[in-house]
Amino acid sequence: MKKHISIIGVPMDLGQNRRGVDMGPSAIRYAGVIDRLERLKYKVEDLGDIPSPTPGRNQKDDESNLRNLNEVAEGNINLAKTVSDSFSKGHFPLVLGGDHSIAIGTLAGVSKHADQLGVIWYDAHGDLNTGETSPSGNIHGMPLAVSLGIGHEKLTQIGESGPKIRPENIVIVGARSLDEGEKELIKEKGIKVYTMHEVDRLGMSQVMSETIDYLKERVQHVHLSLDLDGLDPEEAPGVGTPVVGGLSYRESHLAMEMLAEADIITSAEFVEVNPILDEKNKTASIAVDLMGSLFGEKLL
Ligand SMILES: NC(=[NH2+])NCCC[C@H](N)C(=O)O
Ligand SMILES: [Mn+2]
Ligand SMILES: [Mn+2]
Repeated sequence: MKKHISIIGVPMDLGQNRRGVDMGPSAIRYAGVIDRLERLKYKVEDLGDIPSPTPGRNQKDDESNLRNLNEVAEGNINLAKTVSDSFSKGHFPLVLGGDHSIAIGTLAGVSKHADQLGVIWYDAHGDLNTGETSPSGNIHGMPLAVSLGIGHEKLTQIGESGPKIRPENIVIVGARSLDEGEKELIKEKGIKVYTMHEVDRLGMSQVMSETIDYLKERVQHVHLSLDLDGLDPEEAPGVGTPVVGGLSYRESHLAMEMLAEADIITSAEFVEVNPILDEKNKTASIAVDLMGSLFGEKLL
C-alpha cells in the first residue's frame, strides 16, 4: 500500500435529489478518519473539500433527462484535477463523498496515470444508466457508464475524452437493484457482477478471492468505489437510495481485509453518506471502520 494518503472531500449532492449527502465529507471526518489512518502509520494529508457548485434551479433538462448536468460536470472537472495531482505524486487518493456522481471525476483523474485501471464497484446498484435509460435523471445512477465512455459528452469528456476504463476490468459486488437498460449493458459488455445471489451462494470470502484473482491478472491498479448503500440499510441507514437485503457489516469488513492483504488497491472513494438520513453518524462511522480494514487494521 502507498504510504501517503490524500483525503479529498467532495460535498456534492446534485447527482440526485435528496439533500444532505453534501455533508458526507464532514460526517466522515468527524467520525475520525484521519486519526484512524495515522494510527496505522500512514502520512495523511487532508486536501479539504473540492469546490462543488450549488444548484441553479435543480432542474431536469427534458431533452437529455439529466438533472444538474452543468453543476455535476463542473464539480467533477475540479475533482479529476485534484485526484490526478495526488496520484501523480505517488499518493493514495481517498475521496469522501458526496453522491456517487463524483466517481466520474475520480476515475477521470486516476485513469490518466493507469491505462489499464481495474475497478471494484461495491454497490446495491450498477450505476450504468444513461439519460436514455435512467428512471430518475439522477447522474449518481450513471457514473460507471460515463467512465466506460457511454453518456452525455459533457460527462464523458471530463479529464480526457473517451473511455476511462474497460468493461472487462470492472467487478460489481453487492448488486440487487438494476434497471432494464443497465441489465442490457452488463450483458452486452460482459461486465463481471456478483449480485447478492452469488454472495449468498459463494460467501464473501470466495467472491473476493475470485475478484482479486480476476483483476490481478488484468491490471496494475485497482480503484475501489464503495457506495455505502451496498451495505444493508439496517446497518447503514444514512443513504439516499437504500435497498433491503444488502451486504452485512461483517461481509464488508472481510472484503476490505482481503483487499488489504492482496495489496491491489491504489485509490478509493466512499460515497453516499447522508448525515440527515443517518442515525447518530452510524453510517459515517461504518465508512471509517471499513477504511481502517482497507488500510490494514487488524485486531492482533
Ligand atoms: N449511486 C446510487 N446510489 N445510485 C442509485 C441509482 C438508482 C437508480 N438506478 C437510478 O438510476 O436512478
Ligand atoms: Mn448505490
Ligand atoms: Mn452507487
